[in-house]
Amino acid sequence: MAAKRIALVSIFPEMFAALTDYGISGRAVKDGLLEVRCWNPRDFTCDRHRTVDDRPYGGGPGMVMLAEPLSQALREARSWAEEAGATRSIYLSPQGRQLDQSGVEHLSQSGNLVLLAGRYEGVDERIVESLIDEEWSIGDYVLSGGELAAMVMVDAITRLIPGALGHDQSAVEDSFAQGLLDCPHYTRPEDYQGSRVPEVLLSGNHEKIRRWRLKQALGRTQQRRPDLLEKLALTPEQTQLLDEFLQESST
Ligand SMILES: COc1ccccc1CNc1ccc(C(N)=O)cn1
Repeated sequence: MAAKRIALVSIFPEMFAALTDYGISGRAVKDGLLEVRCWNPRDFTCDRHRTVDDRPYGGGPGMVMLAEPLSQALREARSWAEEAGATRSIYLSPQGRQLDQSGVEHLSQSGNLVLLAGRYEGVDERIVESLIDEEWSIGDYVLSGGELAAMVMVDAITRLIPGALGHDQSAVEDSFAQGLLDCPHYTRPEDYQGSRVPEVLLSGNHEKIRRWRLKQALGRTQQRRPDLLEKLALTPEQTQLLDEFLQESST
C-alpha cells in the first residue's frame, strides 16, 4: 500500500520530530507506511525579518498570520500530498469539528492530508475560505499553536494504518474502537505490595478472560462516561455483563 502522505504547515517544523523520531509514528515513517514533510511559511517571506504575522484589522490584542506566506506554503504542501493521491486540507483550531475516534477513522480513510498549524490568534480568514477544506479541533481548550493538535491527530490516525501497530497490539480490539473505555491491565509480579492480579487473568481460560475484560470495559464506561454508553446498542451478552458488574459493585 502506498505511504500515507501528511504535509504540515507550521513556523515550528522542529516540533514534529516528536512524531517522526519516536514510537508508533516514528516506526511507521521508518517502515514507509507514513510520509511526513513540513513547510514553514517563514521560508515564503520576502522581507529581512521574515515576517509571518501582522496586527489585526479592527484592533484587539495579539497578531494574525499573514495570508501570502501561508498561501504559498499551503500550495506547495498540497501539491506534494496530491502527487500521491486525493488530499484534504485541514486547519486545526478551537472553532473546528471536535475530533473523536470515529472522526479519526473517517480521516484515516480519506487519503492524504495537509495540516495547517496556526499560531498567534490564528490565520487570516481568507486562507481558511480559499485553501482549507475542513476545520477540526482536538478539544474545547486553547493551545499556543496548532502543532500539538496536529500531532495528536496524526498519532491517532497512524495507529489505524494497516501494519503500523505490531502484531502484539491491535487497534480493532481497542475498546475505544467498540465505543467503550478500556479494561484494567496488569503485568508481573502477580502480587505487588500485597495487591494481587485478578485470578481470572491467571486462569488461562481465554473465554472467561474475554468476558471479564468486556465486563470491566462496560462497567467502567457506565461509571465514568455514561454518555458513551447511551450511544451504543448493547448486545445481549454486553447487557448481561453490565448488569453483573453493577450488581457486584453495589454489594
Ligand atoms: C489561539 O490559538 C489559535 C486560534 C485560532 C486557530 C488556531 C490557534 C492555535 N491554537 C490552537 C489550535 C487548535 C486547538 C484545538 N483545540 O484543536 C487549540 N488551540
